[in-house]
Amino acid sequence: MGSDSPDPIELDSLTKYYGDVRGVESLSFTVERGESFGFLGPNGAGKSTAIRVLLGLLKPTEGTASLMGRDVTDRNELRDAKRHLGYLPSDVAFYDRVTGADVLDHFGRLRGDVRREELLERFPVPLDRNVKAYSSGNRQKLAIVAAFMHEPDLAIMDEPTAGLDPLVQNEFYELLAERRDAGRTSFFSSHILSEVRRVCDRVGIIRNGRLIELDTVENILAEGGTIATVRLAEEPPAAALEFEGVARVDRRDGEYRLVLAREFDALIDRLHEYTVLEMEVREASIEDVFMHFYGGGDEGGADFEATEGDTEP
Ligand SMILES: Nc1ncnc2c1ncn2[C@@H]1O[C@H](COP(=O)(O)OP(=O)(O)OP(=O)(O)O)[C@@H](O)[C@H]1O
Repeated sequence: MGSDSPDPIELDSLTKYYGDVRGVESLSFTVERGESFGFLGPNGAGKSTAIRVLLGLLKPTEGTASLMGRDVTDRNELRDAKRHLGYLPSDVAFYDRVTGADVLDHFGRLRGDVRREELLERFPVPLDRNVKAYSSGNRQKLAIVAAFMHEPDLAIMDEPTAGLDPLVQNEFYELLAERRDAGRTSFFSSHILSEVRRVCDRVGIIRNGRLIELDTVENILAEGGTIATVRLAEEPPAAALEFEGVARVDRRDGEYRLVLAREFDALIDRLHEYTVLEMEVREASIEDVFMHFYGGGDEGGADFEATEGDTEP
């Protein structure tokens, strides 16, 4: 693509208030072409608000939002942008009195459907049945086919895998991987850390309506350091284990949990003073690292959904 092609998503000082209630505040970031971008944050952080502004469903209080260079507050520009957009909402709702085939015909007429048959094979649904009779998983699969069958340059997804069974989830990750290989852009909100690690190149973390981190998953994990858990015969005060290279010490149930910079020689030296009963050293997991951004907010604690994969080093 030429360097003059506009960024798929650009938010500039975007602010949205619902009356006195803050949705998002001074949100600025750009999603680049070909990126898989994860939009993370605790409940109520403002993710859906930002997504709804991007889709033209809410008007910004201040600032601007654009999709592929088109201003989303301009009706004509928004219509133009939407031809290249696939949207997957978190709560999929269709008009009740139509069949799955009707839904796909409708979107196919609007935007095209080059991948319809192939996607239906991968995400099969009872096409002839009324969508009212669909299970929530089938509704979600139909929404996936509808969102991706025109091979959109940009996909915006609000917690796309919530409610999908593991096999369908895997197929969906495959689809996202294909998009990435083809240089297409994906933007999605998520609470599932294994998914973020597997799928995202870069993440933006928002808390209380503001962006608090924007980096590659790789960099964020690299800065997470090493976690050492030690059980000692003695019980020194936690402060005794605070030395250079230790970012943090927590003491719980007779164990000390230390967040260290990569090197842990200093820890080994220090532990010579004690009797070590047990010790485990591992790379920080994505959960260890991301919880740091979530903790201590005035809107409650962590709400990430942990899966088995998240706890691996
Ligand atoms: N229609 C509305 N009217 C008033 N306040 C709203 C409305 N929609 C959202 N809010 C408020 O805006 C803030 C951001 O909410 P938003 O739904 O964007 O968060 P979120 O990050 O998507 O949360 P979740 O992870 O729970 O979906 C919250 O304080 C919420 O209560």
